[in-house]
Amino acid sequence: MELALQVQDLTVRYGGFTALDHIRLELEQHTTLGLVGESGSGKSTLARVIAGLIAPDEGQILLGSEELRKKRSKEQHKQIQMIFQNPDASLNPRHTVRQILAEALLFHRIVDRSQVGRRSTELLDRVQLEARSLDKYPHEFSGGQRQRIAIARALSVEPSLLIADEPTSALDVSVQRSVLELFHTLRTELHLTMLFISHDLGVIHAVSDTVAVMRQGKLVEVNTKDEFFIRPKHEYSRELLSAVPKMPR
Ligand SMILES: Nc1ncnc2c1ncn2[C@@H]1O[C@H](COP(=O)(O)OP(=O)(O)OP(=O)(O)O)[C@@H](O)[C@H]1O
Repeated sequence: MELALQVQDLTVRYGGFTALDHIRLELEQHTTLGLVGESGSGKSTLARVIAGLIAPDEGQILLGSEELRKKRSKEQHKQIQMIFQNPDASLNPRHTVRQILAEALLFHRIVDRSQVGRRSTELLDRVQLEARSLDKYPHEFSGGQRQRIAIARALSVEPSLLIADEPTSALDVSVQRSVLELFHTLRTELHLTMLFISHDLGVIHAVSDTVAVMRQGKLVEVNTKDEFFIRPKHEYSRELLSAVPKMPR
């Protein structure tokens, strides 16, 4: 199995506070790593450093065999796409869905201008939205639909790594499941490589191949999903699991 991502001794400090403490992590191609941990453990910070939104104080990030430095190329930015808890973070409210997708497709030269319409329709189909959504603005959609548009936008540039940071946490419970099911479908159909962050172990169970547990800026366990849920290695993982009344199957 080839490695899509390697994180080596990654450290981030906010002033005197160490938010990430020498994190080492590997992610195999075409697999999903579920990153779990209590609020404030450093999950979002790790996502942001990998995505290049903040620079690490120490350590290295390798995408495939390429080292990602502080200043990234346009191509490197394209390779790692992020989906946030709030889809509005990546959707320009003054642009229609057509414009949002076209901008990403053309900026990164994914297709010729003549192919933008066709590709945009395909992308909407991938996230189970109708083609007529193309001429609407983000505010005309529900939260779950807006998250689907954000997913379509992230997928449009064909990234080698997708980072989803609590992508269902801000959605109504009834909508969460359908967006999770979409992630599940996309994983299997597109063989995505994903870093999927959630504090919800049920969500992690639904989407992950491997599970990594963070606590106070440190990675305390990395395990296969099955092992993690049956025989967690770390005491803190056992505590997390015992706090969940009943695991969904
Ligand atoms: N810009 C910042 N300046 C100072 N401290 C920060 C900053 N961003 C995050 N922190 C602190 O770093 C720690 C890790 O935050 P982070 O958001 O990465 O955790 P998290 O595990 O994603 O939490 P949550 O699940 O609540 O989003 C927290 O203690 C947080 O208060």
